[in-house]
Amino acid sequence: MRVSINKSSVKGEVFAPPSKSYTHRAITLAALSEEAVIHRPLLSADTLATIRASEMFGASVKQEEENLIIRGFNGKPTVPDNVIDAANSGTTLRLMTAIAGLTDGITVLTGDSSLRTRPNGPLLEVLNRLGAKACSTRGNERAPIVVKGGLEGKEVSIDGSISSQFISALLIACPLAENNTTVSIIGKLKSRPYVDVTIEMLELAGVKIHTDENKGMKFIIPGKQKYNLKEYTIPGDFSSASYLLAAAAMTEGSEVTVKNLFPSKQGDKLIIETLKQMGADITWDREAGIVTVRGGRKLKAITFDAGATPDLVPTITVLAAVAEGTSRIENAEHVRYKETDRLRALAIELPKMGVKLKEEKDSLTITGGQLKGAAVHGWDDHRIVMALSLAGMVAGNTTIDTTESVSISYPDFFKDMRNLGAKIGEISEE
Ligand SMILES: O=C(O)C1=C[C@@H](OP(=O)(O)O)[C@@H](O)[C@H](O)C1
Ligand SMILES: C=C(OP(=O)(O)O)C(=O)O
Repeated sequence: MRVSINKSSVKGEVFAPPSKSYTHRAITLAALSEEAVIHRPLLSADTLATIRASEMFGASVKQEEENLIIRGFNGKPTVPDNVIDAANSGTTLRLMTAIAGLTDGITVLTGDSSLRTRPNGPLLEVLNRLGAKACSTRGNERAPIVVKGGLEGKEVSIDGSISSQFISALLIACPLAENNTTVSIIGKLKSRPYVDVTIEMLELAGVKIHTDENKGMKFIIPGKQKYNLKEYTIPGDFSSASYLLAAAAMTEGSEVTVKNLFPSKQGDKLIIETLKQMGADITWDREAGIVTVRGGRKLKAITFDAGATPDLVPTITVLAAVAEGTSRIENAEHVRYKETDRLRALAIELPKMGVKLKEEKDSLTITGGQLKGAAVHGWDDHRIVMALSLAGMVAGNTTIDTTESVSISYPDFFKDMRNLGAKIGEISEE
């Protein structure tokens, strides 16, 4: 689907959609438990992939109004009777690959053409060292992946620089192994807040993980544990909210109030501090969970370390494109391992709108200026599409293709933006 976007301002109130990361974990942990109710889950293409995978391991998932009722397989996944298709979702693929290590048989996992380009080497290697057998059918660390169960606990180390999802996956599967497991992180751990979200959810499910005092780079996971998640309400998603907040900050005459944004372990709450740092008029009432942004202020350039918050990079890059001065987004190599190589996608699309941008291995340098309308490509990547939409609202006269990809994390993105007054039309394709 292609959309046309004209110069817009945005005004009004909107609820932040439920968190994708918390929804994936709540479904997975409920599936590993006996029975749990999840209130207000995100139902998007990615979380539906996690529901389908959980069902294939033996869970039953029922939707009742705004809730999911999940009858789990109580720590013992059955051997799936078909290939697990994680579709476009890295989180689903990585979490389910580790859970496949707990079955008595063989599981095959795959995904769409984007997911089949994403690396899984460190996770496969560690699963093998832990007693399971895990390999890529093409021998290139990419899906399709085949896993033979047999996960036992042991001391292992893993590279943390590619994806935190490998560590989250081990933290979720290893408590069900026979023996204790120790996972030490080698090098830097990127996207650390997502591991903290995993540990928070594990605690709620009654599962114990000990983190060493020294920089939290070693996790001790007692074996033979039991999952006991009962009930959980999904909080609002700061990554999805970043587009709403940035849209208001970038456009004159805007005033947007985003609800359901309470303090959270989500690293992407950093969008609020970053907008403040850039000079936006933004307030956060933490108790009420309400963030208000008024547009119209000239934004200033920043230096942004993307190590902990890769999903904010498209939003911050577009903010930098309208800010005064030259911004740098650093420590961002892992942003290349997402649905697309997002540094590359931004470096190709934004110059079409007149943005001066330099791409290096792990950084982007962006000089802010006047945006001009253009026909840009969304790369079938939800975050690229949503970020380019904001640029379109400033530039006007812009079209974006592959916009159906917003269904991955924020299915109501265009609806919410239109309700706030954004001038977004659909272009029918021949
Ligand atoms: O665990 C999670 O929920 C996620 C972890 C991050 O990935 P990496 O750890 O691969 O950076 C993030 O980019 C992704 O959108 C969601
Ligand atoms: C990278 C993302 O998700 P995943 O890794 O689950 O595909 C994302 O939502 O931007």
